[in-house]
Amino acid sequence: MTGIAPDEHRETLGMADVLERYPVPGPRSLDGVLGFRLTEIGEDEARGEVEVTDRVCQRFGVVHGGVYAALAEVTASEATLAHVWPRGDGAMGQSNNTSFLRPCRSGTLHAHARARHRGRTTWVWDVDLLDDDGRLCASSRVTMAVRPRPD
Ligand SMILES: CC(C)(COP(=O)(O)OP(=O)(O)OC[C@H]1O[C@@H](n2cnc3c(N)ncnc32)[C@H](O)[C@@H]1OP(=O)(O)O)[C@@H](O)C(=O)NCCC(=O)NCCSC(=O)c1ccc(O)cc1
Repeated sequence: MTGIAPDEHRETLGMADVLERYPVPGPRSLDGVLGFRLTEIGEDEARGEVEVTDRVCQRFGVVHGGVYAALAEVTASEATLAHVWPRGDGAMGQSNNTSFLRPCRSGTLHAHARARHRGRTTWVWDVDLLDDDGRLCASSRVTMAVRPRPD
């Protein structure tokens, strides 16, 4: 790829840094374009956030439904990866069921992911999407497939 600074390939938006070089540099990925940041990856909890700007809203000025799903997806995915990668596994989202409960129009949208099941081949996360007042705007159930990484 041309015209990309080398360190751009390693900008990980707060995700665990596992590769020397990424096919899609963080800032150019969907997560980077939308402005997602991961702020905490713990044992069985993780947090992410995004500032609510026009970029993440639909035309009526509320956060687009796809943004809730995408923020939940990256938070659960990266939290799983951070734990399974060192043992030789990879993780891919298998399902993402997101309910939109209350519109969010401004401030920061916060994702709080809690692991409900950490199995050998599947991990299941519940992700709360909260506004700055702690109100639940959306709720996601994300299932991750955990498999050995191909060589
Ligand atoms: C669907 C709902 C109206 C159902 O509400 P209910 O489950 O019956 O709960 P309530 O009646 O207690 O309302 C909860 C809150 O919803 C909001 N609400 C409820 N009714 C309304 C109405 N009629 N208008 C506006 N906002 C409402 C409001 O913020 C309520 O909170 P309070 O004011 O504190 O009462 C509500 O859950 C909701 O507004 N959810 C969020 C919907 C949302 O943000 N969807 C994602 C964006 S839409 C989208 O992605 C898109 C649209 C168009 C495009 O071109 C592209 C993308």
